[in-house]
Amino acid sequence: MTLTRMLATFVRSHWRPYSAAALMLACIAFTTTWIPRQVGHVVDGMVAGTLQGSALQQQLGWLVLAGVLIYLLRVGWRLALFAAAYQLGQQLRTQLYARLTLQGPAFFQAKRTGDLMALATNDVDAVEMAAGEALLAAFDGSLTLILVLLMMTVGVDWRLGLAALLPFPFMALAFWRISEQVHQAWQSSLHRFSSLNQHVQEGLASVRTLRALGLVQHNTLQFHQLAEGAAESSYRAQKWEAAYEPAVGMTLSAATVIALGLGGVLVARRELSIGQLTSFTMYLGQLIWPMFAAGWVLSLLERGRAAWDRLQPVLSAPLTLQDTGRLPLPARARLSVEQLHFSYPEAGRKALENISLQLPPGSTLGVVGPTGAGKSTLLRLLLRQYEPALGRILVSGGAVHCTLPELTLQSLREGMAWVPQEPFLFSASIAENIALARPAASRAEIEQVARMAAVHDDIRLLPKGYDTEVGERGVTLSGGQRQRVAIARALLSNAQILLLDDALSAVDTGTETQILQHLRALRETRPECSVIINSHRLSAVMEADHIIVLRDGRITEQGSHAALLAAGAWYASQWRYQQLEASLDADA
Ligand SMILES: Nc1ncnc2c1ncn2[C@@H]1O[C@H](COP(=O)(O)OP(=O)(O)OP(=O)(O)O)[C@@H](O)[C@H]1O
Repeated sequence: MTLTRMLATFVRSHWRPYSAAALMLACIAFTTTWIPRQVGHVVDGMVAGTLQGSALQQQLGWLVLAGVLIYLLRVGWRLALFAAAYQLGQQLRTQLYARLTLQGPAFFQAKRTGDLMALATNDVDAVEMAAGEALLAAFDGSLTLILVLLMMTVGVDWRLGLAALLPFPFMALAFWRISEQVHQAWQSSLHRFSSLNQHVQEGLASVRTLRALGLVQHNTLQFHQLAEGAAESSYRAQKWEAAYEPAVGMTLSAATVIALGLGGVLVARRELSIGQLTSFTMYLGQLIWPMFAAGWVLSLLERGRAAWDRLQPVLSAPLTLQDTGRLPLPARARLSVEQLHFSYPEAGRKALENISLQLPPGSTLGVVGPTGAGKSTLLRLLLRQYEPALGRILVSGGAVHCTLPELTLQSLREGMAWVPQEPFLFSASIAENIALARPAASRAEIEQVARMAAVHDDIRLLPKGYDTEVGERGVTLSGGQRQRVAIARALLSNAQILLLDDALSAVDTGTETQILQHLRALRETRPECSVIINSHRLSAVMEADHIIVLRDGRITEQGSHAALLAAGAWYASQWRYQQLEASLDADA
């Protein structure tokens, strides 16, 4: 969709402020053209001596009144258009944010966070300015006034009008040329501001790493270079705009010189009155404001167009995850994975190959394997963060027997609680962070799940206990504490499938044992609850009903702990190695 079409749609749905603005504009145009004509009559009347005393005062009074009216109309006109423009900006920002939240990880893989942040701020702001002030206010307004005023000059005397129009084609050419350059400059400026945003976002997130690597100065220098580039592009746009204003001045000066020269001849020949010549030059003079405005608009409009060109592909990008399913996740659901194959977009090799497995309700599945084997990828597919290229995931329970995409995303998200290796904590209290899974939960319920996740004692030692603020501004928790808070959050949810994605990697083996005991106890109170545990540490999965070993995206071994030890393959050797390591740690 082009910027113009998008604006037309917006104007149609917000016709009230635009109608008010159009009405005010018509009044401004009428009054603006009436004044010079009236001044001409007054001058002719005074020269001829026919307009004196109270009649003259009355005429001058009307002129003052018209001036005040124009002032008030201009204020009202701008306010009406600004109000509509802000609405458009707000609408676009919300639309963009809502669209982004519907996209899956495959979309974000191709987009940088800083770039998306720039789109939601800088670029939407540029479209808002173009739409509100530029396109509809100043552009329509100034173009209308320019046309009306030019017609009025021709109306006073056609010979004079046509002669004064001579310099205008040069002006139009300059306008055209400048608009192209301004567009390119804004395009580059918006792009460079995005890179700047990305740099700030990454730099602030990694400031400790940068310090540790001694790269802070280098990073600041890179920022300076990016900032310089962005400023240079904006300055280039301003330079071209600066070239426009003198062009307006020169055009109008040339038109006035022609008008006065030819007008003088016509007055001398008595073919034109002094009043008419006064009206004519006033019309020319009045052109200066709308013509300057057209220049400012040009820049805002080109900036808006450049921003829209960047926003449009993101707004219209197809959703990488379709929520077309209609079925709810059945109670006591069984998951069956059948011959699943998957490769990440743009990745050369397969991340998963020919995976088949079962997760009966109430069971625990352990997934182990070397780093990069595909353990997290398997969970991502179960969560429908990505769609498999081949194979399917079936869900059955009660009367429901369907594939994963046939479930509503809402019921899938509610039915599965995922704890990643590096969970995200929001800027809120610990209690609020845990309660995100079930906002109506009582403090006693929050504390109960915190105990199950073996984090209750840690929380109690914090300055304000459960009310301690964490996240960006608050207390920094250790990696293991964050993982346990996230496990507590998952346990509080009513999810029937828990997915622990290396979620115990940062806790010591003693705490791990405690949490696993609590998870086993949970199965007594919630027998339908199934758990998948991804782990490098085999001690985390040894009690699982079934264990699969993934290597290079394939299942190479599977069975119970005892069966896998007896098989004497990768699992058995890994177990011996980890046991030896644990005993050495204990000795130390
Ligand atoms: N978003 C992604 N885009 C492209 N490739 C990816 C992506 N995520 C993972 N991979 C690749 O897919 C393969 C499997 O990764 P995955 O994260 O599932 O392994 P893992 O067994 O969980 O590893 P680890 O134990 O180190 O967490 C790896 O080769 C990895 O590089």
